[in-house]
Amino acid sequence: MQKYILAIDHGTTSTRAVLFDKAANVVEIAQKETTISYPHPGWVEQDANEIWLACLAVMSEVILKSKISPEQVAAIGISNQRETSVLWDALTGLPVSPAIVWQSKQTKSICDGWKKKGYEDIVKAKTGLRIDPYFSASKIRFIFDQNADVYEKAKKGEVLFGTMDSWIVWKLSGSLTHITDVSNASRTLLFNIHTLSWDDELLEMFDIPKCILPEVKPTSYAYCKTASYHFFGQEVPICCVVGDQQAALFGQGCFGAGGIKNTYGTGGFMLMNTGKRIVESKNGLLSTVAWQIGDQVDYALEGSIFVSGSLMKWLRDQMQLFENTKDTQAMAESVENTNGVYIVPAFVGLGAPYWDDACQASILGLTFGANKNHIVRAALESMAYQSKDVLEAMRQDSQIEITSMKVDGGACANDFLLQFQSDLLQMPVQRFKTNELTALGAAYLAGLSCGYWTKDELGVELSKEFVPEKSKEEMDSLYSNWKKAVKTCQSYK
Ligand SMILES: Nc1ncnc2c1ncn2[C@@H]1O[C@H](COP(=O)(O)OP(=O)(O)O)[C@@H](O)[C@H]1O
Ligand SMILES: O=P(O)(O)OC[C@H](O)CO
Repeated sequence: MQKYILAIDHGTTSTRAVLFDKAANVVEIAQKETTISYPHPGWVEQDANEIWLACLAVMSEVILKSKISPEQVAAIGISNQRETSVLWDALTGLPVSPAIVWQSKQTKSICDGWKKKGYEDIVKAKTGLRIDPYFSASKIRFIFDQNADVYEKAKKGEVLFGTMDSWIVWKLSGSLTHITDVSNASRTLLFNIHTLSWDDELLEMFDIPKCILPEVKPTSYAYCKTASYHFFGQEVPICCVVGDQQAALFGQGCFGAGGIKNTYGTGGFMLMNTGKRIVESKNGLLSTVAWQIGDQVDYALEGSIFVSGSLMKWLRDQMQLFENTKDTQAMAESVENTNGVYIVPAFVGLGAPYWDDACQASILGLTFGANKNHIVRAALESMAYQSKDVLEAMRQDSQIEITSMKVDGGACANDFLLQFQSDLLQMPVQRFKTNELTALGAAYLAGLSCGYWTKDELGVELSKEFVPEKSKEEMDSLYSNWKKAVKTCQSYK
């Protein structure tokens, strides 16, 4: 009987189920967008129940469309948007509030308070992160501050916390298994990346009860089985849980120190594998856990960009500049340049390398000559400029020469973006045959755990290389205007 690995790739914008065969071909895929709410300026929320139902829906669709029998699924691997936090009632399984999304700035004042108390150095030393609303800790604190009853219940272990991986596994397992993996735990601001355990001192500082936290396991690991009623009567082993950016790093084959990838999804994320070494950034990057396989832990340096593809979603849904995001390539290519327009997409402040949570998004350089094609082009270019900002920091922190960039994520379908990125970085930008690298990473990590694949069987093929076509001088001049645009936005507060 031919066996398959099923990956659930739960991203911020959409959830996909992808069925892979032994040759790592995508046999079937199903996708569902998730609602994102913006109830107040800077707030970003989702409904954890909707996310769970989306997982069930895409899993079922893939099994039905592929016509395989459920028992042919050797294992499930789960990758997920990181940091997004939910608390739920342990008895009823109902979320106690909306899930607070990683992009949300609603916990800024809590973070400001922690900074004032002088917590920053200790947090950085233990977690590799910084005090910022991006990470889970202040989101948990926010929910407690809003609801004293939830906090009281949490202290008695009657409320559980999870990032989306924990939530999905808890639901899939029939409310039996409350776990996370090291890559997800390392994004909470509560996890010590040196000892690989929840940190009691941090928990005390943030006043978060330990009993709400999931058990932390390796990334590639036989966690539990699905409750049979969720999977066509079958108990399927869940053999990987991994943060989506770390999954993409693995899926791209960046197994050794120095391997680097760039993903353009809802946000933009450049990660470099630093092997067993935790590299401390001096240039606004994060140190994080890449994955744990058996006893071996790999770390990574990360540049997190808060808004990348979600700028295109905003232009589509709120500004209604186009109906289909696919059209943006032709729109951008229909004009020679942006006509002097720059967009700084600081909708939720700026992440790496600026970490400016008060900065607001702006469109600069408008004249009557500017039309919607210029705006769309400026939006795509902003995704590339932000990646260059991060790459420069990565170069300095890693002291590694970076000569090409492998890319993935939803916006990678856009040839204009990748050509512009190659021109800007003055290096080849390489796209893969499949764009499902995040799902593939989760599948590979699950397949390793259940013996479906061995490490030397893992690989992925490139399909297209974009090489620089514009001169360094021309691109440097555009980039220096971008830097001016960022400075202008940062000074407007
Ligand atoms: N052709 C395209 N050009 C530019 N952006 C795109 C294109 N297709 C999708 N996107 C953007 O990519 C994002 C989706 O990428 P994806 O990797 O699926 O995100 P996530 O994992 O966060 O759900 C959306 O924000 C969307 O606007
Ligand atoms: O939804 P994505 O793919 O942009 O990923 C979100 C990140 O995991 C947030 O840290």
